[in-house]
Amino acid sequence: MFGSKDLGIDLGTANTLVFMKGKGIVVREPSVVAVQTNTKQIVAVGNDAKKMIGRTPGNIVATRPMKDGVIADYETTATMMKYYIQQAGSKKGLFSRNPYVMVCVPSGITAVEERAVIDATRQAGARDAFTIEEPFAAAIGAELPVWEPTGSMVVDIGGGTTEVAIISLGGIVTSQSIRVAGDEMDEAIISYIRKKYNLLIGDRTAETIKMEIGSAGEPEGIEPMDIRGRDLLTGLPKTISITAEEISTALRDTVYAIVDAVKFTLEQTPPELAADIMDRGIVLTGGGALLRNLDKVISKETEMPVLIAENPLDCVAIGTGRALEHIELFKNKAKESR
Ligand SMILES: Nc1ncnc2c1ncn2[C@@H]1O[C@H](COP(=O)(O)OP(=O)(O)OP(=O)(O)O)[C@@H](O)[C@H]1O
Repeated sequence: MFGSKDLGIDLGTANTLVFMKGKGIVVREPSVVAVQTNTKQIVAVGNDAKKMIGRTPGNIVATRPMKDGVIADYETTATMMKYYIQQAGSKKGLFSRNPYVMVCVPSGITAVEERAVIDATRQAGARDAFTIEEPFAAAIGAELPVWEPTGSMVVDIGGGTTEVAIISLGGIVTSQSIRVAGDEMDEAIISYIRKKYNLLIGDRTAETIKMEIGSAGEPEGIEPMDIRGRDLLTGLPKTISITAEEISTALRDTVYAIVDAVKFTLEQTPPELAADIMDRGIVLTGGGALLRNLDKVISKETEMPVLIAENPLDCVAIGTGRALEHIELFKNKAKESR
């Protein structure tokens, strides 16, 4: 039934990745679409659209159709997925038939939100669509022994959501999904700089600051960074220098919201599985796992070993694609939601 052109899609708040069976990741683009407001025509998708954020004239808007891990704008999400499915098809030779598509969803998703993902995927051209919970996909992608009778713990920190899960024997034993992740870190930086310096910076600048000098806990040996924004008092552009210590202070609440979710999940974990996790360690995936020192802070607060997966940004997409090999486990769920 399932063929080599079937796809796994990590439909993320920040990035969309498409995995093709046997080929690996064939599309990796930001989840951004630029639309002409009067005609509703798509002007750009992905990287080209991301460059336009905060730089569009009045008649074009560059938006992210996903928010907090779920679909915020249905039509635009379907259009974006269609574009990426076609892109995957054209890169690897046109599909001889429409592909079956497995899409990841946050574990805390409502039935209505999940239904929207399945419908949008079908509308985007899938022959049929199936869903997999994001932390489970992340654990498969991080090569954790998810099918074995042993406990694995994964913390997937994306753009919109942080998913924490304990997995054993092919199922999620306990999990928590919080709508606090990379985007919230960017917002915390914007808010800190506005309050302290009366300087307004854009989303992309905030994300760059986070990646370049952002740190959980005490940063060491990181040079200050010059940043540009608009002075709220004079209305004019202004450059200031900001230190890593200041950004660490700005990120503190977000970091500790993630730490609390990890601690809460550990408290719900049956003792045998907790012992397995103690041996193997907690595995971090998602782009947020790359925040400097986050692994160290989680390890210190939980007194558990913490590891960052090899390619944290790719784990969910790889796991979503690999799950196609176990499609019989996901098939019924998709049928139920029809
Ligand atoms: N080096 C880095 N340091 C800190 N954050 C980073 C780094 N690289 C990427 N990120 C952040 O990771 C997030 C994107 O991660 P990812 O692609 O895993 O999320 P997503 O799958 O799109 O989101 P979600 O899983 O919430 O739907 C963004 O917020 C981005 O700013």
